[in-house]
Amino acid sequence: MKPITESHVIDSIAEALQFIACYHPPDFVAAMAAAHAREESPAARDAIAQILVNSRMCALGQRPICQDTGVANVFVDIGVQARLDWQRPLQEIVDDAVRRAYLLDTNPLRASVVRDPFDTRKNTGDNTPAMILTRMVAGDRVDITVSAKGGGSENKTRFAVLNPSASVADWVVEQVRGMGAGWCPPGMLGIGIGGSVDRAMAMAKEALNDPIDIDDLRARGPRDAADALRLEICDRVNALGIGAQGLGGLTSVLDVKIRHFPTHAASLPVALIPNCAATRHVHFTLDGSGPAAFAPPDLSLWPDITLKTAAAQARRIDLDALDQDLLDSLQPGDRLLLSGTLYTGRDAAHKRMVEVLDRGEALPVDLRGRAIYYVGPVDPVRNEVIGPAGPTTSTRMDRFTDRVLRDTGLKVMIGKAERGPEALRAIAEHGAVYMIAVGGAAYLVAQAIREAEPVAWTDLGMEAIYRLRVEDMPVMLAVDTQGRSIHEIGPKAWRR
Ligand SMILES: O=C(O)C[C@H](O)C(=O)O
Repeated sequence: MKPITESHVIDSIAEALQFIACYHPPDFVAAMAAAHAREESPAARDAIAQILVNSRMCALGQRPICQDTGVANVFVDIGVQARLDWQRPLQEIVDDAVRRAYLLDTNPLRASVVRDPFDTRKNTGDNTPAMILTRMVAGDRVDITVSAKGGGSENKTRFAVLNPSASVADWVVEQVRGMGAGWCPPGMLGIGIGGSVDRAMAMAKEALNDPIDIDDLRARGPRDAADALRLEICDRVNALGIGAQGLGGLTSVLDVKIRHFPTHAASLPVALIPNCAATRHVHFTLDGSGPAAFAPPDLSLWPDITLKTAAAQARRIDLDALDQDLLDSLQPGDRLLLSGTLYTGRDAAHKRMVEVLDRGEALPVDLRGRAIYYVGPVDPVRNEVIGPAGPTTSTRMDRFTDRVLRDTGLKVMIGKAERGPEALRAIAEHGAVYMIAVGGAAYLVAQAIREAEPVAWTDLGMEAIYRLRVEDMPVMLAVDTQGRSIHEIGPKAWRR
């Protein structure tokens, strides 16, 4: 048998990361298409339609599905009899692959990793390091699964050591109820039960790479307790009515995957990791014959969906002529098409804005009467003005919202997912509004951006402040000037 070389590993993982950035797995497309077909909530159906249209556009254009091109998670099973021609630690080998994939000039992916998590949070610039899980297994091959995990869904991870007599299903349903929509439902739930606390988390993460097959399971019936638990959790979570993007609807999860392992008699560790609408993973095997190759999926997999009906129902808003009467007339759930000037700013820019305001200095941009978009885009290629540029989770900006609205006169915020109580209070107090774009429809949203110019704090990389000019950017009014939220109204109406 020929040796498996470092370059086999690097070439394969780099190719895999590029591949999954642009192509949803076929089982995910099929499950999303089925969710679209059965969805009865118009808002959720539109959101799923945007996700599917975006997905097809990315497969055709070979551009990232989501601006959050994720952190590389690499699962490596090494056969104990495999011939390895590796001179360096696996971390270095895999990081070479990540660097190559994320810095590829024809399709750069977004560097999202910061070096030190609690101090300067400086971006590493090449998305390294990867998160690697290694196992020695039987055989003479190396099995690798590569996934790219977005931050919004990773942030909603939950863990508990339950009382051994507690119900896992009750705990999971309660957690999902409190998770909000920042994980971009509909997606998957990965659940690890048992083992040790670290083992439970690893099982939950790995379970997300399993194929979506809950409909097959439902058709054949459960064979064991884990099968029955999957069905129970899936049905009870979908009955919560969260729906796509938290707008209220029939489908919040496409599948629930469970892995379990023996544990201490006193313990019941349970880890829950959601995966978003940008579910991305691929598996391959190295046997010494060369790097892995990946065949693009057949485009007929994607349903034939158009967004024309939703666009025809939308109201056009001129962002350069906002006034209080116009803002006051907007209602939660209104579909809008935005044109005009937008500024971008997300986590790091908000932190810096408040530091500048604390020092009594002027901000580098005048936000009075303006709109801000919470986004960290991918870099453009060819004739693009910007790469995929979908919204980030707005809840992280809640702690800055009152201060920014009060001190800058900002009137419109655009992001994704619900706002918390302090942001809702601030929005009502300042007569502002909050709009949402569809998380996971980043390439589609970017088509509405006609100009993009970095105007401040370029040292923040993708978190810099840009001035954008947009034309007919599709959004929904999520919180009106009275602080009423579609994320409260929608799920309540669809709870069963
Ligand atoms: O970082 C981003 O662009 C989005 C993030 O994954 C999020 O969902 O909040």
